[in-house]
Amino acid sequence: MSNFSYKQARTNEDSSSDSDSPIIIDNKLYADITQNEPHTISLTSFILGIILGVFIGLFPTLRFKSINFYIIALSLFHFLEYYITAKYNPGKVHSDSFLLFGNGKEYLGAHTFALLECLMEYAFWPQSKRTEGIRYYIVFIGVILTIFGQYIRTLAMKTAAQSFSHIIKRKKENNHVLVTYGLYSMFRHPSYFGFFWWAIGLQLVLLNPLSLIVFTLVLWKFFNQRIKVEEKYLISFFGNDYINYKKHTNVWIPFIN
Ligand SMILES: C[S@@+](CC[C@H](N)C(=O)[O-])C[C@H]1O[C@@H](n2cnc3c(N)ncnc32)[C@H](O)[C@@H]1O
Repeated sequence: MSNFSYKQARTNEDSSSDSDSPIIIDNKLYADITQNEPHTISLTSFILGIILGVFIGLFPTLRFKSINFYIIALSLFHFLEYYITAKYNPGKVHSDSFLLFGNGKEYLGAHTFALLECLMEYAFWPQSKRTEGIRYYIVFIGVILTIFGQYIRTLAMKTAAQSFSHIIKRKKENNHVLVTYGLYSMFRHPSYFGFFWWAIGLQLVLLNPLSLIVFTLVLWKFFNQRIKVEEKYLISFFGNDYINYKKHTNVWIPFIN
């Protein structure tokens, strides 16, 4: 006979995107199906898979391959946000874990702006998108930053596991532990570090001067503010342990201590 328990109480005031209603059967944690309706999850994954496949398929035919790389990186990123949460943090997985539409209009707007900038410059100033000379090295650095950023982001989510949540926790949960090991011993906010460099890498790949400046400024401001708020709560949860941890680690996003 299976041992079934359903923790219904929502434990944080703004948990609309973090399920926090895990189902435990035989001591194994399962995602809350009411927050992960199978038709939504399968359709979203199917569409992301199609986009990924089409742009991998178009790689040999398109002249300016940076667009392919951009779309492939985007679809992979959004798939991994859900997949890694579902695998390592099933108690918090939610259809919004794809970070697609719940991520705000600004996020979708920023990527649309970047793609439009790239296409306009390609149309009116094609030589600015030719991957020759210095531009070859810029694209190369962009590819490395994107892959590195994605790797760090994914590994951070796996390492923090149940302590990770897409929304900043304002109340401490029983299973929230202070993570100071693995990547977190080298970076204080590795998933933000990964995201920051991933997004900048993508603008370098597109050879987008305008979006590079906009993404850098907007993301820097966003993470600078978010880290301040997040750390205020982390100090209230873990006290001196967090203060000491903070003293010995860096964020590695320029000018954020
Ligand atoms: C989106 S996750 C980001 C985690 C971390 N800032 C990072 O960039 O890897 C936000 C949640 O992680 C939690 N968190 C951040 N750093 C943590 C740590 N070192 N140990 C445990 N929880 C942490 C916060 O309480 C917050 O609810």
